[in-house]
Amino acid sequence: QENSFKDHDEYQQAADWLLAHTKHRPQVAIICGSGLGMLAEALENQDAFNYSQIPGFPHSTVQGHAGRLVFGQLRGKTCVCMQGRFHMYEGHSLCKTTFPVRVFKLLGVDTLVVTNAAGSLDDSLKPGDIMILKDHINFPGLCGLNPLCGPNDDRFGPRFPAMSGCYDAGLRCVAMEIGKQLGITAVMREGVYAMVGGPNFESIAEARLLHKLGVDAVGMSTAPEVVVATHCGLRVFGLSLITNKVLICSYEDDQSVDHEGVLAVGRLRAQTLKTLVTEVIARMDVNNNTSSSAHDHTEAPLSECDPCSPPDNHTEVLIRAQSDTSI
Ligand SMILES: O=P(O)(O)O[C@@H]1C[C@H](O)[C@@H](CO)O1
Ligand code: HPA
Repeated sequence: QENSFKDHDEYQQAADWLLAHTKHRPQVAIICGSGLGMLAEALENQDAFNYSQIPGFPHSTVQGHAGRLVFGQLRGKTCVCMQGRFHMYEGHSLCKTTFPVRVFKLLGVDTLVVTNAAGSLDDSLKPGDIMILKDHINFPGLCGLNPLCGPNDDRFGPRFPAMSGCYDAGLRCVAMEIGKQLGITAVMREGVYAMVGGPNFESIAEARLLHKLGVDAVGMSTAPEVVVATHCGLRVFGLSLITNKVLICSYEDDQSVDHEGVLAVGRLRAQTLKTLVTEVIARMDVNNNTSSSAHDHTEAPLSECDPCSPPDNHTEVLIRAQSDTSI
């Protein structure tokens, strides 16, 4: 893995370039997982840039990751959406895979929404289900492959940041409430995501190990982005689309997973995910982005989550119209 620590100027250059090329001043950033780039379609008044245009941005090399940064409005919030993320297995250093997160911080973003495709290790999570991240296990990080390795930049955050509570409890609660209102609780629950390095899918023995460790879903991304976001004081909301079951049973089973199948489940669940993410963002309390100083993210008490306003008619129509809850 190349060793390329970034200095503050490189993040600032990218942020300055973007601020000079769009009038949008985003409060919320969204990272789209494999096959989930359609989340950007919900943005209105879009300004879009190819990653190759933006100073310092790496290139997307994975199918299902378009490589575009899209700015726009979503239900009263200004958002910036990564249609395509960077993975460690593409050969990028972890500083590069997480480069956009610090750029978002410098743009004045307050909250990061991370999404991914993941394989399930728990029988109760089926392909097509949605898992709200309540925690993660950062396997590469446990072995020292951590984007925060190297000199610490105190302007972003402390040398030893806490990761307990890195998935905001208030937003998790809001998402589950919205799930209830949308009638999708049968396909939605909270769980623990584990990041492995990839790019191969898990061997049966690895799958058994992850299962024994209590991992609910496994993927090849997200944790480094969340570590960097938490380090610099961004509030985080994360969700996994379960795209396949990870085989933990028998060596005789001849089922296997492939990336095309992962992308196909994303297409099937596109509308549900768009609606869920839109409703969560619509309900977010974000700063008004008049400065890039850190927002005080005191957790919303759970009682504040209960009186959710019902989804608007538009949402209800979308949910009734879709037939994808059967996968
Ligand atoms: O970017 P995400 O984490 O959604 O992508 C997952 C993990 C691999 O990159 C790919 C495997 O199909 O999907
Ligand atoms: N394993 C790792 N990453 C994944 C999987 C999986 O089964 N499915 C989608 N991303």
